[in-house]
Amino acid sequence: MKEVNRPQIEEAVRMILEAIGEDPSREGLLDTPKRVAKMYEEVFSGLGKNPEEYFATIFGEEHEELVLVKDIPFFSMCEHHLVPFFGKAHVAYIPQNGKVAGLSKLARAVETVAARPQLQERITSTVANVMMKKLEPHGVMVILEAEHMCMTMRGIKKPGAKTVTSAVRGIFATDSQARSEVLSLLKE
Ligand SMILES: Nc1nc2c(ncn2[C@@H]2O[C@H](COP(=O)(O)OP(=O)(O)OP(=O)(O)O)[C@@H](O)[C@H]2O)c(=O)[nH]1
Ligand SMILES: [Zn+2]
Repeated sequence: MKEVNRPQIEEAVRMILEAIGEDPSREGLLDTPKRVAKMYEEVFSGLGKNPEEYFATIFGEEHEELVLVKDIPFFSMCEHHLVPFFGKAHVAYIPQNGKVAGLSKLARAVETVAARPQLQERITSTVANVMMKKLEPHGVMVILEAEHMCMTMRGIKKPGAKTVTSAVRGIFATDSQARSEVLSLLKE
């Protein structure tokens, strides 16, 4: 894992506080730079981590039918404004040649890829690509639905607007019935 330079973040936060006209030495703000540095370390902890590593352990299970882990909560930071976007991820795949991953690894991949300055589209396609590469399945389908704070608390100010992104690979790209199976399970 990449080390975060906490003192540098602390200094930057002090500068931002000053720049907005605050007094970084007032009691309520004294520990704020430290807290923010610690928080950034946590929310950006996916930087330098390779999500491919979650698919190193593979169960030799001959299941060539759908596997879907749905409603995986995720949190990320939009790379344009460094404010959160968050929602749910749904990850589906159809294994091939006994390459079945631990279910938690699908959620871990989402979590790790989300834990860096991101775009929703990039999280979606990265998770799909990593699974295609490591599991060589019949196909992968990843769907993310999220609310972006940069569209909610500032700018266009549209709370409740949801962004849905999908990445469709392999059989899901060519077989509309395979896609429909996932979509109907997501409605339940
Ligand atoms: N495609 C994509 N855009 C995003 C994501 N997160 C935030 N954005 C958008 O990034 C864009 C940045 O636009 P800019 O015009 O450079 O910045 P801005 O002036 O702050 O834009 P406004 O948000 O429209 O006020 C905005 O339209 C955001 O809604 C994301 O995950 N994917
Ligand atoms: Zn943004």
